[in-house]
Amino acid sequence: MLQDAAASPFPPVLRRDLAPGSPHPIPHGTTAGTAAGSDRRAESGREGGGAAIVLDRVSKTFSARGNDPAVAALKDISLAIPRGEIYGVIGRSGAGKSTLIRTINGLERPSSGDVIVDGVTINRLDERALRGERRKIGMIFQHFNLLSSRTAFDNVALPLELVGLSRTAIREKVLGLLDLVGLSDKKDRYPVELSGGQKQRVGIARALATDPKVLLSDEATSALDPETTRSILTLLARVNAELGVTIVLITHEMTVIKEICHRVGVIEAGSIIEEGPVSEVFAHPRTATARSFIGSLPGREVPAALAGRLGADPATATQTVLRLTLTGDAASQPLVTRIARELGIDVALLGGQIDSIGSHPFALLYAGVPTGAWTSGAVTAALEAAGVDTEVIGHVA
Ligand SMILES: Nc1ncnc2c1ncn2[C@@H]1O[C@H](COP(=O)(O)OP(=O)(O)OP(=O)(O)O)[C@@H](O)[C@H]1O
Repeated sequence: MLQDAAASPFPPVLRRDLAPGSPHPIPHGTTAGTAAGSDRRAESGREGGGAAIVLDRVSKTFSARGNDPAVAALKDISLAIPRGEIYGVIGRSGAGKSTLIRTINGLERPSSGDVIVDGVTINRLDERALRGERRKIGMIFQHFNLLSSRTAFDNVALPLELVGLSRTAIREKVLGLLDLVGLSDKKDRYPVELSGGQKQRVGIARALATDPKVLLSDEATSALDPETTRSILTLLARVNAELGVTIVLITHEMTVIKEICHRVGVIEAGSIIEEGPVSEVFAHPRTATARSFIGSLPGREVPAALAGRLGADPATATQTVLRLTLTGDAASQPLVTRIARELGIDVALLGGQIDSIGSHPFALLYAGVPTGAWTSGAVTAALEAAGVDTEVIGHVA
């Protein structure tokens, strides 16, 4: 643990934020507003304003090569990621996630637009200045990218050797980082002797070595089993909460977003099609893509026994089956029974899950309502008035 300030691998500016149990610097659910980068910059008089990262109308087109046509990988993306948040970007394969994250650390230069990290317009720096700025931006990868010829200690030490730190300072810092990630006892092990989760811990320690303000995570848990994924996400949440490091992570797994992100952006064909606090996007997804990602979470799928009964002709069906999403207070109130009583109808509860996203209660229920009551519009009106997100998933005879 980082209790001894002298032994801390982090400089005072980061240690100031080390207050276990202290409230998150940006409360869960805070609305940052989507970009409008120039407005934010004008407001604060400093590029980037209160945001750690601003993407201001960023597009990236890869030019045509041989028979391959040009690819518009990012299209006019504007985003503002507040300091101290964990921001998830979710999208399917080829949607543009890697390109997006690579523009943030300057590995890709946008074709147009600006990328501002901690007040610095990354895409306007020359190579030398960019190398310096990159030290403030750590990155972890799906396949860890460790050097196989170096021990865990030496992998973490590498970025510090590159900046010319003394051997004593390197040792002190690396040991602190290995302690932070729970790998003190593995410091002399080579990557081949470590599990996937342990390798990712080394990757995280290495990414934190230069005291970055921002940590980018490129599918960092995609190669790990669910239990190890959870432990790595817990570590990232700690790095965020205790060190105040802003984290941007890209993933194709909604579980990752649900576990640790404050905000989420859904990317499709190079555009951010939906964006907001995770609890909001979960409660009221606006796009079919967001709905389908949420539907892919374990326990969210239609129960098998129910799925087998769906498909009756709506004209002759007796029950219409609804997927109800209740959040916040609605999730812990007897809303469904109240509506059933008020409308004088029987409601069959056919499956579901009660859960939470951060501190927000969240319930997903499969309910069968009499088809006659559904077609009359009374059920829709009552559910809408109660703020319940409702989707018809089929009919049963
Ligand atoms: N260097 C490049 N040259 C040409 N096209 C590229 C290049 N890098 C990415 N692309 C294209 O840009 C689009 C977005 O790719 P990107 O790797 O950002 O997607 P992704 O969402 O990260 O996908 P995945 O989850 O499969 O990694 C794809 O059509 C891809 O083929």
